[in-house]
Amino acid sequence: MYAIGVMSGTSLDGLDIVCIDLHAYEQQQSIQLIASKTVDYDVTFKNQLSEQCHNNSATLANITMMNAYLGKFIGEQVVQFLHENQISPLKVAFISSHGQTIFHEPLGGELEYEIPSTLQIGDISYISEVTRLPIVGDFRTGDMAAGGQGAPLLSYFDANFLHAADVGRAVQNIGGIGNVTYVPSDKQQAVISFDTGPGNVLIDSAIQKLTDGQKKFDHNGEMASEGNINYEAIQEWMNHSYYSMPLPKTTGRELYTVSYVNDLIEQLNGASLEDMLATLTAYTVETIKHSYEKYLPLNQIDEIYINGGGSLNAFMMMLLAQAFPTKKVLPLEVLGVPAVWKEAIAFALFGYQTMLGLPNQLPSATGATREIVMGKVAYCDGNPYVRFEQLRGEL
Ligand SMILES: Nc1ncnc2c1ncn2[C@@H]1O[C@H](COP(=O)(O)OP(=O)(O)OP(=O)(O)O)[C@@H](O)[C@H]1O
Ligand SMILES: CC(=O)N[C@H]1[C@@H]2OC[C@@H](O2)[C@@H](O)[C@@H]1O[C@H](C)C(=O)O
Repeated sequence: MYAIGVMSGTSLDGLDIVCIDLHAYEQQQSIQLIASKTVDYDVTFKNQLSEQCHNNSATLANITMMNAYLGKFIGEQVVQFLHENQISPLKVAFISSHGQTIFHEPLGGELEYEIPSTLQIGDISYISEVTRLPIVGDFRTGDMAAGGQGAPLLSYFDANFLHAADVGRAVQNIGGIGNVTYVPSDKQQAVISFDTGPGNVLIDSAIQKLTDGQKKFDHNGEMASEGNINYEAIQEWMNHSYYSMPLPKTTGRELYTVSYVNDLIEQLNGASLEDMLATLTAYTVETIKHSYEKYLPLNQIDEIYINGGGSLNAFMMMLLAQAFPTKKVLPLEVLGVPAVWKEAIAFALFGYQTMLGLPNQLPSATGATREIVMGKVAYCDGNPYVRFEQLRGEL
């Protein structure tokens, strides 16, 4: 019996698809990755998705159509993935899909209807219609409805799979946005998790703008490593209100917009592309350092594990090691967790909990008032729970 996990993150680079063995998970609580794949978005598709993430370019019609289209696209990609890996759909218990976050407002506004809300598109009925399989999706809204910020959800995965009895660990994701989970060695202590600020979003936006789209990201941090860092500018940028907000807190592209990046670039007027990238990379690392010093018991953290695309940026990894000279700063891979697939695997497991009716979020991390079962289920061809139990019975 297999589960498929599908993730499309804030960097909008593509769709991660994994297949995990639920048999191994049920029997030994171990995660066995059967197959994995990233489907890169082409430029047009990425731009269409990106347009829906910004107030000045999104339209009601396009959000609605992209919601349906992304669902259909995800379905088609999963069908192809199963075919390529010779995985029979009959053995797939469900597909669990995060969708694409296009708007995330964890605090709400002043008017009565402006309550905390979040929207992930990629409609699960379309995925079900294409794959003819049960789909679990729409996780974040459940946590938000229960008073949480709908993120960071990976804190639940980190707390359960990355705990160590003898050392305190911080798990730092550097995707589009950055987030951390502090996993104390003492299980009685609360897990703390929040978004630290930008991940690769500033670097990506800057390099795309300054190279007219020729480069999508700073491969291995090579360009930044040749530049000089403007520490004065970074100190000024650290006055941004997000860095002093109380926990719980989460953020997104709503804060780190293209116009915010343009403004930073303008402030570095006259600097070379290398200098700009070096400064934006160092700024990103500074937000992480500041976050740990302000919100985490730093003296109880022995090891810092980095995952997400940022772990492949050698320059950023070097700056992180310098920022925490007394800690071990390592890519998550060393713990045997395939860092690139972590999010898709986690959503596959969240879907499993949903199917069983078990809680799958961590209130201490998201700020929810209670443990809840996140996720909604769509299945166009019958009763998803009966099908699930039948497959489990065949184990
Ligand atoms: N070899 C590399 N060198 C430098 N940076 C890289 C490399 N590979 C990926 N990246 C960066 O990582 C980003 C993608 O990271 P990732 O896939 O973890 O983000 P995501 O899952 O979309 O975001 P989030 O976790 O915020 O939802 C790319 O946009 C790029 O900036
Ligand atoms: C609203 C939303 O999609 N948030 C993402 C984003 O990307 C990183 C960071 O901001 C994190 O809070 C979250 O994703 C990860 C998977 C999480 O919920 O743990």
